[in-house]
Amino acid sequence: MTAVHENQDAVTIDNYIGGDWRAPAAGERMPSLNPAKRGEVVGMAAASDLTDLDEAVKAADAALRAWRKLTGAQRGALLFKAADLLESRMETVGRAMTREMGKTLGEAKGETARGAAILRYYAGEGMRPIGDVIPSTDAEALMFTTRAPLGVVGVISPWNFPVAIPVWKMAPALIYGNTVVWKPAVETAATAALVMQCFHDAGFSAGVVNMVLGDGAVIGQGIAAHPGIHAVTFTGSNRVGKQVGQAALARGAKYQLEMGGKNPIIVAADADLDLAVDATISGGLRSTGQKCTATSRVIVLSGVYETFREKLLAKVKALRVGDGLDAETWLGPCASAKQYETVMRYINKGIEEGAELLTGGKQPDDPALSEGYFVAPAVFDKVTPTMTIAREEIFGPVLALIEARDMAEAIALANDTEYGLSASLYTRDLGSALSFIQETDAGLVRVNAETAGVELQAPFGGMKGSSSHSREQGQAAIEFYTSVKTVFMKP
Ligand SMILES: NC(=O)C1=CN([C@@H]2O[C@H](COP(=O)(O)OP(=O)(O)OC[C@H]3O[C@@H](n4cnc5c(N)ncnc54)[C@H](O)[C@@H]3O)[C@@H](O)[C@H]2O)C=CC1
Ligand SMILES: O=C(O)CCC(=O)C(=O)O
Repeated sequence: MTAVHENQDAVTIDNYIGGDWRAPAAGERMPSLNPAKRGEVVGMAAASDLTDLDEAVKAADAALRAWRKLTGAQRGALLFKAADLLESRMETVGRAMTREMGKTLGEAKGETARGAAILRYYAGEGMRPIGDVIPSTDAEALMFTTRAPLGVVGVISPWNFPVAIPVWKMAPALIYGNTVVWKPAVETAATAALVMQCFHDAGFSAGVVNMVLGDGAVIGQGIAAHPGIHAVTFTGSNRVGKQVGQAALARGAKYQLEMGGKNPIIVAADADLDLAVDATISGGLRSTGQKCTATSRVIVLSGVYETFREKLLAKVKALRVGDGLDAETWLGPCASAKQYETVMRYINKGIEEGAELLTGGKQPDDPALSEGYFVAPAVFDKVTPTMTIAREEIFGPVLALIEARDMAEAIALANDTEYGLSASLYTRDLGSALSFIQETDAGLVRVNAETAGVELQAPFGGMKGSSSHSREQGQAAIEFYTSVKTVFMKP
């Protein structure tokens, strides 16, 4: 059994295969580090190889028959138990998450509670209809649809929502009768082990859920290419997502990709500017901007541009940056050295290309923060649509202000991106709201609400380069995790 105790030295985080915690076959380990305290090792995670992955796939395959034969209610009962356990361990899970990837403890605990709610939602799915009766042209026949599980589902998840994302993939996979091999991001391996422990303690049979830790290029790619894995669900970067999709397609496996965003908020001339400022800050800077739904481009109509900019600046400058475990902190560090370097590279690129950095964009002055990957939240002015910071996903605390002459230009600017995940508009005008809803190329369209924050019972996914055009969460999940069977029966 793996435990994560924050007062101990780095914990050892093993794989979970066939109902047991197992050290990786080759004995290799990789560290999960605290981004708020450079050098603090939270855990030493299994650096697995393909032998470990094969074991997990075998275990998942062996468990499949008995698992799919259970009723939805029986599978649901186990998900309800896992939900209760996760909820009761919210403090421990939240603290591990904050220590591993930096988001504030409040956000981390909130995400853990969301994980429990997602488990309960899908537990209930076990009792809901899975098919339709369709009138046949043959008077003697009964024609209906039912659904079959896909088999073994590979789950590849990132570090930015280390509980919610894997749970919203594993819970529907399980309730519809699939078994799971999960590869979490190593950056949040200790958090992942705590989630896995909830499944173990809930009493899932050996092999129904498995976790294999390791390098993405080895275990992630191994899942995408493994002939024993029938479907792969991925959240992460566009570069890796495309590789995963291609590997799955090449062997005829089903796949689902949820990738980046370059999400705009439009602030109309008639908007409530205070609410729009709050939404820009919350959507753009919570979790240090490390959400695929984070607000990145702030498109403001000319009439209110200066007023909005000054209100935004005043509030951004007042945000408190610090260790997410500190109750006073509003904004934690970037999740890793790699994220920090990426964010700083984009900030420098913005300056080089002629945008004006109004605030932030560097390590905060507080010497107490010199040991972490902290970046004071950055606001750029005079950003043009062709600049790199207006085009590429940054995944950090960086807001780019872009001025638009009118709503038509604002919507055109909002759509001028290869991504299409989330888009928001602040306005009091019904006509502007309706045009925006109709003309915006985004999977999530938000009026007088921030770009981030999705509800577990609603479909989630993007248009254009943001996804594989499928949707996760809510009732939409059944489309990925099952295959439809059309049944025609005659006496
Ligand atoms: N859509 C989202 O929510 C996320 C987007 N990103 C974006 O990606 C950028 C890079 O972040 P990373 O953590 O490096 O993302 P990533 O795409 O490398 O990692 C996501 C998951 O894929 C795995 N992975 C890595 N290489 C793989 C491969 N060759 N085959 C299969 N799986 C592989 C990772 O181990 C992790 O579990 C971020 O700056 C951000 O722009 C990152 C995390 C989440
Ligand atoms: O905005 C949210 O709550 C979800 C964001 C998300 O799915 C992501 O960043 O990958």
